[in-house]
Amino acid sequence: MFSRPLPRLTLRNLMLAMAVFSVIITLCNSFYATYEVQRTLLINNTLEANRVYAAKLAELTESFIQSTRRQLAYSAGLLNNNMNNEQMLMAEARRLHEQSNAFNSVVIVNAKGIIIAASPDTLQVKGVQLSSANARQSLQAQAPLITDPFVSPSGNYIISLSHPMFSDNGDYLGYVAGTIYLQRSNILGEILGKHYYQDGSYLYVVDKHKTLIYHPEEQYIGERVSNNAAIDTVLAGKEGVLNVVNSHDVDMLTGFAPVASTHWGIVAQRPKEATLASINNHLFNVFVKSIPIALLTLAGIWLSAIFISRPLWQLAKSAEKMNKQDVQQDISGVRSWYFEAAQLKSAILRGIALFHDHINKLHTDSHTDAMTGLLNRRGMQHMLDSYEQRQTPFALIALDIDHFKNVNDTFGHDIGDNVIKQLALIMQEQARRNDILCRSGGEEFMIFLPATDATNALEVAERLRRKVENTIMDDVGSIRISLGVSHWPGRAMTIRRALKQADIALYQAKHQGRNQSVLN
Ligand SMILES: Nc1nc2c(ncn2[C@@H]2O[C@H](COP(=O)(O)OP(=O)(O)OP(=O)(O)O)[C@@H](O)[C@H]2O)c(=O)[nH]1
Repeated sequence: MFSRPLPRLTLRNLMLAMAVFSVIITLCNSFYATYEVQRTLLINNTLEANRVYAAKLAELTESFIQSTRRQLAYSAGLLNNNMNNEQMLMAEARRLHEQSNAFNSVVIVNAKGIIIAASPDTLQVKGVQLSSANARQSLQAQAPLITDPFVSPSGNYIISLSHPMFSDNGDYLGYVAGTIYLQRSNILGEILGKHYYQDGSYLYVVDKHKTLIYHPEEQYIGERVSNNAAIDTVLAGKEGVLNVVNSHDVDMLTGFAPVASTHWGIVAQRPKEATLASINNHLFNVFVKSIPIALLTLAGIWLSAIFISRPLWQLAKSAEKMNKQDVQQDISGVRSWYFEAAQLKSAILRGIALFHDHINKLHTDSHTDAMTGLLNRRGMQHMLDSYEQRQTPFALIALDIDHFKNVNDTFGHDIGDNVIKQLALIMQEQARRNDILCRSGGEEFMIFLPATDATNALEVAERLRRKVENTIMDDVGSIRISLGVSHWPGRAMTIRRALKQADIALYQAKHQGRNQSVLN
């Protein structure tokens, strides 16, 4: 089974991956921070709005209570001396009931607890004796009172706002009371009932015993609410805000305020979930709006990654073909526009220069004769290959020191070496710029003369021979040489053959008495 090789990590991809990672983390972080800030802000704003709203409604309720108290006190004052005037009692009850929509009904009760007048007439409770303890709260109080909720003789669940009546000599005569039917449409509903939205926010009122006396859902009216910190706080007379879980286990953002004169608490609340729902939309909008900038940022990062990594990428690619001839040119062309790349580039260029120097030196060493500095046989062969390739015609001279054995035998091998070196120097002095000089063996040499014909080569050979003959060398005095000359015209002949002919000519020179040049 073949497994595909993993894509190679490059600086550009690493930079890209890092940048994309950073962008994603930054985006997530800013989304999260935005969400948290918005959430806290929204919760605090909602709590505060509910508190202000509850406080405003508590103020309205308070002023309604004060106003009704004054009305009841006024009526009580009127009726004090007219308790037997049935017509007036009825007229006053009707006036109180109808002059405003404050009360669902009005009753006037005498000191024995018998209803002596009532409005509306449809109530038909006149003459009814109040018997239950709850119904007799006002009788017992004999003072201005707002009762706890109770079931009236007409069967309504009510609270009653009453004011006592006293005769001039202070005898208790009964009371006049306005009622609010808690489970029917009433003045509380008018004052408070607008605050009910489809998102689940609503407002309710509890009396001092934690009994619900107003709630937008009628079935809860009359229920006692327990374990509710908001209600505990508001009934302690404090205004404020709280995060409360309601009886349906719904998290509510609650603001509350007390109605001081009645010891009621008004609570306005909104489900937390409904409040926070808008954030999700908001965040989605933020997300959508941030996409173009995020894409632009990514594109910018991508281009920057390419731009930054390009010099290093090019240097790395060039380094792969370090042994190629044009690598130096390639690397010199790399635009290393920042410090690290520039340093790397110059280090690689220095390395390549050293490398090539080293190679060149090795190449020269392997082609050069250490003693004379002329080409050795390998160098000579290399040069001949090149001539053959380019088909450059040349003349060649093979030369050999005459009786060199005698030099060695007479003066020793070291002095013999010196003679070889001195001969090489003379050859170099005599040679033209394009001539190639080789030490082809112990005391044998070759001279290659490009673009030179055989006759000219013979002249060169003779000139050299005479020069050597006339030169006094250290220790040994003058020496003599024999030379064989031939010519390679190009394609018509092999170079091997030209070499052979030079050898033959040299042999002839030796044979004919040495110290001479022979052309073959
Ligand atoms: N000192 C020294 N001697 C060398 C070197 N290479 C070869 N020789 C000697 O050169 C001599 C060549 O001798 P031969 O080939 O007999 O030729 P010759 O004595 O020069 O006589 P002819 O060439 O016939 O004139 C030998 O004694 C070699 O030992 C070298 O590098 N240094």
